Amino acid sequence: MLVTGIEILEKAHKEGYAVGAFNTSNLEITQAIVEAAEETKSPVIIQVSEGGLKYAGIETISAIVRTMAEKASVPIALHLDHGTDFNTVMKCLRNGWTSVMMDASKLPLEENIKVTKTVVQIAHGMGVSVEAEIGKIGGTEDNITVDEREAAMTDPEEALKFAKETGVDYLAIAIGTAHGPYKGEPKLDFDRLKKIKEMLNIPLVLHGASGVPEEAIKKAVSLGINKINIDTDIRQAFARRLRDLLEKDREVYDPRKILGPCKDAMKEVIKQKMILFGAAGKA
Ligand SMILES: O=C(COP(=O)(O)O)N(O)CCCCO
Ligand code: NA
Ligand SMILES: [Zn+2]
Repeated sequence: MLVTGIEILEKAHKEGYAVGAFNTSNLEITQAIVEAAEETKSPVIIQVSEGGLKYAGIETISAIVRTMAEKASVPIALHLDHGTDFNTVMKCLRNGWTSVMMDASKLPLEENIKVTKTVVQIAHGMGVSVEAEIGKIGGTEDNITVDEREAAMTDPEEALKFAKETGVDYLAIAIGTAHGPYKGEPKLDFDRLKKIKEMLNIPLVLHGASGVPEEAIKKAVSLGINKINIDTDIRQAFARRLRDLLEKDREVYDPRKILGPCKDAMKEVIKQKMILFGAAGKA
């Protein structure tokens, strides 16, 4: 069934597990996520980035996700990932999103607070929950130095002020992860996470979780992470299976015979994440 993000994350926060938030931009990725959730009986957040909206079309990807979510036997939220443009957030609200991220993390704190507070008021008026970001979760391609990454990490005092003044439902924090594949191993600042959770006591979000070792994921969940964003690992599972399939079969030409197995490969990766995060069986 289609539900709001906070309905899924409030329970995860109370019971101490995390829910996967997986990016989609087409039919097959959406199928992989929904089938993985059904087979592991996990609640799940299906999210679309601004790039995904452009690729699929906002009405089209909304129709695909909402139709499959409404038919599913597990709770599913439709979430806007990294909504940096206010009008895009508004368009998603109009197109049936049940959770939105207003990502104004690149703005100075006061401006981030101002725009996030406005989005919270509008979204809550429509029964939709809101994620925001404090601190900077860059991409691994950003060639920033280690102490610059340190400086970009979320300050607990700022996070508390931000959560209180905006009324945001869940908060993405920067504790050492980055979008995209890692070159080395990411070092997560668990003390910082623990402090933020104790001070804010709301669901927290980990971005850039592809490529983070399983032990680090488990520790982050034990310390209060409740939404975990995964995109790169799914993309890589798709590409691996596609290359392997086409190398082995030079004759195949039916998209269903090519995309179907790729969907299954993505589904297996997603199922493992749901089990690792502790969401399996929680639906
Ligand atoms: O935090 C994440 C997931 O990051 P990743 O899967 O790259 O570790 N996302 O918000 C997904 C979109 C970012 C580009 O992949
Ligand atoms: Na990553
Ligand atoms: Zn992200």
